[in-house]
Amino acid sequence: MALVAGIDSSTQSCKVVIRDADTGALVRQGRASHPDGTEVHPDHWWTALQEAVAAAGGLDDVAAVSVGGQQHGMVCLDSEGGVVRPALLWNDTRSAGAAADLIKEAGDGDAAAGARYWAQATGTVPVASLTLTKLHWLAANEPENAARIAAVCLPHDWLSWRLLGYGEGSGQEGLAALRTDRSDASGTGYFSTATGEYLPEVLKSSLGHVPLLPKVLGPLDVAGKTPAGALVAPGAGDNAAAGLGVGAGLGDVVMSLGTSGTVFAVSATPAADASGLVAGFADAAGHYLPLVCTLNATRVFDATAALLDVSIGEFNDLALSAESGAGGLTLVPYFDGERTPNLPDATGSLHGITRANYTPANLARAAVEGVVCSLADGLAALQAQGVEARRIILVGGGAQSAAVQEVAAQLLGINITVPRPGEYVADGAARQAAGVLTGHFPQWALDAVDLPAGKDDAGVLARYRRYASLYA
Ligand SMILES: Nc1ncnc2c1ncn2[C@@H]1O[C@H](COP(=O)(O)OP(=O)(O)O)[C@@H](O)[C@H]1O
Ligand SMILES: O=C(CO)[C@@H](O)[C@H](O)COP(=O)(O)O
Repeated sequence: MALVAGIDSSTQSCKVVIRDADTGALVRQGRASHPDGTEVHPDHWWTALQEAVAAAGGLDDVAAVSVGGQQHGMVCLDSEGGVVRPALLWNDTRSAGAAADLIKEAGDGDAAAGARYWAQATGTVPVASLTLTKLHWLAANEPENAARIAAVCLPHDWLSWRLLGYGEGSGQEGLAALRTDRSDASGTGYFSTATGEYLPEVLKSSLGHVPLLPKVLGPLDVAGKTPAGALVAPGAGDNAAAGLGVGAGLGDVVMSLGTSGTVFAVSATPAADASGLVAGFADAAGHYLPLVCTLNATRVFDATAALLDVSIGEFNDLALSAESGAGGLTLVPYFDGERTPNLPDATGSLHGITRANYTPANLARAAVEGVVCSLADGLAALQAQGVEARRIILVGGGAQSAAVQEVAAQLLGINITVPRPGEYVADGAARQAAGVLTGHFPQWALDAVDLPAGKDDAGVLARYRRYASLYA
């Protein structure tokens, strides 16, 4: 029995699953937390990865390993392979101005023309989340750090590189061994999803020079071997890895509720949405992954549970105890600013308060409804790009909430599949590792519950859209 390991280095934590390469049976698992904040030194991810691996019983008996990671994080390396400065994460909004500047510059002052340029050139209109805008911000605000950058990579690229045995002091030879995959490269802002090529001229004009970039591997290429001899797979961005983990095929839409809320579909054609709502990413199996991402999902639940002084389980019970529509309360969940729609400086808001409806149960329900409504808007944006949603596969930490499941079934109007609670990003990485070992993606069974589509009798989505439109 060959074993493979899948790793999910996500915003809040690192999770490791070790599975049987043939059957997919879960053999061992472990996890460790990441520090909070939108700027994190990559060493913390490496420490957490080692802790999670140790909790999962180590990698000594593992034949192949793959890393899925939070997308877009800016990892800058100097000529010796040392980290230039802590990574700015996907949810750090300080580069919102840089994103707006890049759009205007590309359109010679005309933002709509600039948005069309970026959508065509890369598949995605720049927002603060993209690596490119972070580099542009760095060039303007920390020119000494920008000048020291010899290579730029993403969180999953850097962790794979550490697993290959490289790190600070590896020098040029080490930097040349950096590897990535299409799914994560397509979220940088300096890669064309449609052609599969980097766009060095874009980097040159944003950063001032063109650093070394990781070589982009195909879905089942080998990045190298760990010092202990395990194959290292290309890895993937966490959303693409989740797609692999649930076995999403053409026509499936995945909705993930973690720190970010995402809605994405496996598609045969690349997206190029000049409205900026849909990001035109690639998937990890050779297709495309049009995706909508919000900054506010489960942390809205965490913050509301903290306010109500209840556990997350009690929060869910409260939300389930309230009527659909939360007695008229509507929560627009832009607590951390928002990415989709692009409102980096927005704050959340609560509408429709009366003395009668202002109860903990209604507040919990409004938090769940607000987050699900924001993702329903994401689904509508995908559909506007021609995505046909036959069913929604619900994943991420928040998918374990019965309240989220109930509200999603009511508001989305599409049948929902909820896979058994699990770590689907890490599972997707494990499936890729098994694929690298055997030469093809294995078919692993997925245990799931199907929820029939319900009806939004209380008009929750229409009311949400009225209040959310006040931000326009
Ligand atoms: N039963 C639940 N109900 C609501 N939220 C939950 C539940 N279980 C976990 N979460 C939330 O899910 C988040 C972690 O999910 P995860 O997908 O691992 O996030 P990330 O990938 O962003 O690190 C936390 O914010 C946690 O509070
Ligand atoms: O920025 C995106 C997608 O474009 C996020 O989805 C990140 O990839 C972080 O994911 P989580 O840690 O929330 O799973």
